Amino acid sequence: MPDTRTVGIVGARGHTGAELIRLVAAHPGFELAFVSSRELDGQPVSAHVPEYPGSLRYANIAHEELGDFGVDACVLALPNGKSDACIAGLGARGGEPVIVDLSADHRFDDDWYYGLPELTRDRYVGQEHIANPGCYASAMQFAIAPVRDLVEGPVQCFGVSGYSGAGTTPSDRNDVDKLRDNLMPYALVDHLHEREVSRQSGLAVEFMPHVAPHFRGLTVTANLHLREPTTLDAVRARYADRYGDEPLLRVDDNAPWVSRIAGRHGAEVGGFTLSNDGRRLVVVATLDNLLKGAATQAMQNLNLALGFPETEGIPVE
Ligand SMILES: NC(=O)C1=CN([C@@H]2O[C@H](COP(=O)(O)OP(=O)(O)OC[C@H]3O[C@@H](n4cnc5c(N)ncnc54)[C@H](OP(=O)(O)O)[C@@H]3O)[C@@H](O)[C@H]2O)C=CC1
Ligand SMILES: CC(=O)N[C@@H](CCC(=O)OP(=O)(O)O)C(=O)O
Repeated sequence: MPDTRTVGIVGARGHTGAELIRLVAAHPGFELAFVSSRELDGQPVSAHVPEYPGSLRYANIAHEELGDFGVDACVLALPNGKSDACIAGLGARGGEPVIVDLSADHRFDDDWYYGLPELTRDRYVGQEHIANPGCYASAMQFAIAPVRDLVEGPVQCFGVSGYSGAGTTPSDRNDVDKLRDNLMPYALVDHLHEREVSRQSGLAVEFMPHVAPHFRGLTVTANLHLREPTTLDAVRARYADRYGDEPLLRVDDNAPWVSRIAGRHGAEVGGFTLSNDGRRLVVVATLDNLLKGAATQAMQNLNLALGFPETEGIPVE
């Protein structure tokens, strides 16, 4: 096991930031070095994240001062468009920390490793800059990957997320009054995760997201047209082969339910349904957007980059 490594979190007030604090604090080989937030500057972390046992306080740290901490790794949990100033700051004193960016800023950047561990870990060759995938994008890729080579034509994905997916900046998509008894469609073409999955899978993906009144957890139903007829047994065998040894992925014949995934670290894939002609397959994938869709995935990526076993510090059920 490597020595203790120091980790900082930028954007620690947010939904994903809070999950990261819990995970980093509980990791046997990580020490939380700083947690930045403008709004919570000076407040004890334990007042907002009761599971955190230490005395660290949030700090409003200017991006250009991030390098002063000399951390081994830093997770950026900021809105899109903010990462470059942080990256410059982290490198300002000559340090080269591992950077895991939760935003979409570098998911299309070939100089960054795209860290969806179950599907891309064989491409990890020591990169220090890691783009964490989008939450829906992770679920869509888990649904598609085992049959990717059988798919013909565009893939349609219907997605429903809890409103924590929309972050803490007020909008219709996290307004509990507007969401009550409601299902809110948005970004029905050209969602960023549509482009992300299309790029990663090499398939045309048509994604239709919705936000629902629950807080956390998302579900994606993928409609896959196949080149040739197949059977349910063949489909089941592919998913079992691909994910059977993955501690954070569970395959089940029954369609997974979003209500059962909230607060859990893995993803579930199942509900395999085939048309009578054997050429249209429907697959459902669920995950907690704040965990496997963000913070848990970031922990897997940190473990990989810092030399720990990939699921170290992650409660695997
Ligand atoms: N929520 C989710 O399900 C998922 C989110 N992501 C991505 O992770 C990132 C964080 O998401 P989430 O935690 O939901 O977001 P939140 O809105 O909950 O939190 C955003 C954080 O960024 C800080 N922040 C906001 N604006 C700025 C700014 N202009 N400059 C510096 N800091 C700022 C806020 O703290 P303060 O204002 O106190 O400084 C806060 O800590 C985003 O890029 C998001 O797209 C990825 C996967 C899933
Ligand atoms: C419900 C909701 O609004 N969800 C967000 C997904 C959050 C996320 O993963 O977005 P990034 O790609 O920016 O990291 C959305 O659709 O934009």
